[in-house]
Amino acid sequence: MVASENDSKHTNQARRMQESADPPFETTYKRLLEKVMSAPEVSGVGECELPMIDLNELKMGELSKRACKKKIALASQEWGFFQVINHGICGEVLEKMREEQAKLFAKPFSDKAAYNFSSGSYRWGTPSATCLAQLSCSIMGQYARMVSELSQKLVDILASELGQKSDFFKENCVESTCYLRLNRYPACPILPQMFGIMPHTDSDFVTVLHQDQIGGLQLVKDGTWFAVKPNPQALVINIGDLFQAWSNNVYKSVEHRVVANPVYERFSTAYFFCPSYDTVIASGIDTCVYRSFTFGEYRKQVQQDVKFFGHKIGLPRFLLQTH
Ligand SMILES: O=C(O)CCC(=O)C(=O)O
Ligand SMILES: [Fe+2]
Repeated sequence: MVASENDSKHTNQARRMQESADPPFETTYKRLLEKVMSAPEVSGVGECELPMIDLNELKMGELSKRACKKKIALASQEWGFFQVINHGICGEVLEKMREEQAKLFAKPFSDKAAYNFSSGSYRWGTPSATCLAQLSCSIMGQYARMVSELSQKLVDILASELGQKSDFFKENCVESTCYLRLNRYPACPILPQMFGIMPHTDSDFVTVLHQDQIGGLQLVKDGTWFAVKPNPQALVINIGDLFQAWSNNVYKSVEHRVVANPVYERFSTAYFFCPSYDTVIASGIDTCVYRSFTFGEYRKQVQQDVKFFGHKIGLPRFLLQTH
């Protein structure tokens, strides 16, 4: 009796160990994938290197400091994206975080699915990537605090380059609206060049992304898609919709997407720096492009549009009508 109980315990354990960590992508999406998820243009895109900003320059003399701030502002206008090195988050923290992330995602699918679905702490599939967030994991918390500070610093710089005050963000940015998303893009051998994340813009102020060496992030520059050359030592910063509206279109919230690798899985973490929901997004500039709105209103509109149209409409919804 005892032996057979033990046997079945071991069989169950063995079964669970064999169980895939992957959600049932292939069975759920196969037909859909063949139809819509692979765009012919994605395979032929050229590679680009994002503007590189060395944040050590901010600690140097006045001239270097000013030049560095200008570079940040220019990249935000021309690319909507840049990468930073000497960002103050040491390689060890980044490595440890990635290890934890890999461990979390390596758990069997049924374990991950048992995380509370309704709170959105684990999701898989498209258009949003596989994601685990709000996990009380100390290294993740440590990383989130550091990138939050970094985001604040960059927002301050970008606001002051516009001649605007950024105290606004300090008062309004609350931890609960900012979030860290952990992404895993499984290798996708069924279809080459399949989207891991569909083209989108981020609905926040700024996003701080850390990616591994696999690559797959692509962005639009001057109307053309480019693949971003990965640099695991750097953090990728991109301007979100709220900052574009607040800056009256000076800083660009640029469309980007992720293409899955046919052979290797890829990991990234995205930190979304957001103000509180009641923060009014209004540019201080005279001829405003957008009507003012709260972050809460924006979020609700995005959710509604996704529900009704299947995709986000975003900032165009808030354009002031011109005749
Ligand atoms: O994984 C990436 O490189 C990008 C992720 C992203 O765009 C997002 O999570 O919004
Ligand atoms: Fe994004």
